[in-house]
Amino acid sequence: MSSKPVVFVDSPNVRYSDTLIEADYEYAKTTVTIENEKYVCKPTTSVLQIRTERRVPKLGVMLVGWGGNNGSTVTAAILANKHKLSWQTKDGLNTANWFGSITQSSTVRLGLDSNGQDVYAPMNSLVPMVHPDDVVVDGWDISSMNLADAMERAKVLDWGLQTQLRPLMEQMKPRPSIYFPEFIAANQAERANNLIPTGSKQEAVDHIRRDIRDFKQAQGLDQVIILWTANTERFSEILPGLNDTADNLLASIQKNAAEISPSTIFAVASILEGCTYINGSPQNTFVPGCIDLAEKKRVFIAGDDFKSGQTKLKSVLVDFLVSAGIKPVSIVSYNHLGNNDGYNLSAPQQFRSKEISKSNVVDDMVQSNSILYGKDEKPDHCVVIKYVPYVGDSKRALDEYTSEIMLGGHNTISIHNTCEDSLLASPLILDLVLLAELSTRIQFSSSSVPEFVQFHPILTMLSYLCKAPLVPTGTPVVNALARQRSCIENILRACLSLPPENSMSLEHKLPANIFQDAIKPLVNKPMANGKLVNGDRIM
Ligand SMILES: NC(=O)c1ccc[n+]([C@@H]2O[C@H](COP(=O)([O-])OP(=O)(O)OC[C@H]3O[C@@H](n4cnc5c(N)ncnc54)[C@H](O)[C@@H]3O)[C@@H](O)[C@H]2O)c1
Ligand SMILES: O=P([O-])([O-])O[C@@H]1[C@@H](O)[C@H](O)[C@@H](O)[C@H](O)[C@@H]1O
Repeated sequence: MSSKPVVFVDSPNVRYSDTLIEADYEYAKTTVTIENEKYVCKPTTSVLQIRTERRVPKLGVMLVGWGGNNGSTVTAAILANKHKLSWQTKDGLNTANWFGSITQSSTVRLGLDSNGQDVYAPMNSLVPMVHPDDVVVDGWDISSMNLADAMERAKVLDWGLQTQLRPLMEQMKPRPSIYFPEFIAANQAERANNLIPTGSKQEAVDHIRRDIRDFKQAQGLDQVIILWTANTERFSEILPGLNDTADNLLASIQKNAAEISPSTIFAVASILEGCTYINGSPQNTFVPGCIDLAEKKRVFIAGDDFKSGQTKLKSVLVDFLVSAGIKPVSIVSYNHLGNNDGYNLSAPQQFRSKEISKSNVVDDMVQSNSILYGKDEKPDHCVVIKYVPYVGDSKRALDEYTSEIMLGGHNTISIHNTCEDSLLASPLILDLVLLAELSTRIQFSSSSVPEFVQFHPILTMLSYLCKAPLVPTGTPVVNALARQRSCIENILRACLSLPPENSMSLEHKLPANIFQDAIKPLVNKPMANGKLVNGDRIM
């Protein structure tokens, strides 16, 4: 366990015990109705009790596609950081780090110091989180290659690092997996030499469930999270009676229905084992029956498709342009890459899955501004991905954003973006796992719901890490990156009864004595079980 400083909140609204952090929290929202050309706003405040378990579990993660570029790279990253490895390169000495991980390498503004200056703390210092060094990794792959050889095959990491990691990784061997050729590109057949014994889809579910139990028992784990970082599958058809409900999906698996994909098999097995399942690829693993099963079993699911590079930037740029009153009218996103992901995506059906997830990311931002866009009006949006073997994992992305500006003007932004795709995705895998685990330790109650409840099984807090966020039916999809990050940050703050970040900084805009009555904690408004208790402090 590291000895880094942690955040402590000195307030009657936060209570620390050996096992819990208990926070009394005022959640403010505004309900809006549009009446006769008026936006009628009704602000309300709900008093919630939020409790966070302080003890972090011994956590295991099982990666589907463990032997891939992302799987081998995130495993290497965990080991390189755990062993504090350094290696020489032509540019000097490199030391392991978690750059690109918001939990490990980003900070949260807490407030002001006595000089009125902003104070920031590491995101992972607000509430207890599992330390990356302590995460135990296992997984499956249709390729039998051990993790050291897989790391070498991936050609992502410097050789000086790989040589140090090889002894730590060569004994790691992916468990045999499920392979239904019709769901991924035919060109993947050449690496499919590590398959569970052919049998029914029900036997596949049972086999995966045994693997999960075996890993958990063998490693003495408290919790296991399963994450798909295997190849992109084609979309599954959604058919009434096949996969539209949990019962129909389970029955279809028992009938060995052809349209049930490997990824949905893994998701069903995970849910039946009570394990959080995260989808890092764009296919529709979470068919309605799978979502229904997760909701009925109260098991967390999240996805889809890591938001790592070109799309992550898009969810910032379009947000900036639209919120600045500038109208993007044409967005063209081209990229080429030469890794196995790109090889798989060179097949039309697999590319189509990715094209969908990369294209829908602007919808919420466009729909937020009816001044710029008429009903159903959208910018032209084109996504191109090409496979060029020589460049390997070093994805080259070229984007062009053309926008209308005032009085018939135009603004065109062109961007060239090169990166090792797996070095962008691997920190996201860590964050998805750590934030999903944290979500299992947070509960909420109120005067109207006195028994504590967890988040909805669909973990929309993880949207920041996904290109196509999975959300509960009827709830809005948020893609704007700033809003997504603010969601994570403010939920962490709420666990400590800290108000949401509002960026108003009125302290720097108004005379200091105007805040005089707020210098003391709100002792006259402590809350317990959703009730305001006048006068007495809550101990
Ligand atoms: N920046 C990124 O790398 C990024 C961003 C977003 C999404 N993704 C998605 O993440 C996934 C992995 O990316 P990658 O670069 O590691 O790809 P990769 O091809 O290197 O790794 C995928 C691995 O999955 C294995 N596999 C395929 N089908 C399997 C199955 N049924 N069971 C178990 N293993 C199986 C393959 O053998 C391979 O080792 C892809 O779907 C990709 O689209 C990657
Ligand atoms: O995250 P992002 O950079 O927008 O999207 C990426 C694509 O550009 C890339 O072609 C694909 O191979 C990766 O899986 C990833 O999806």
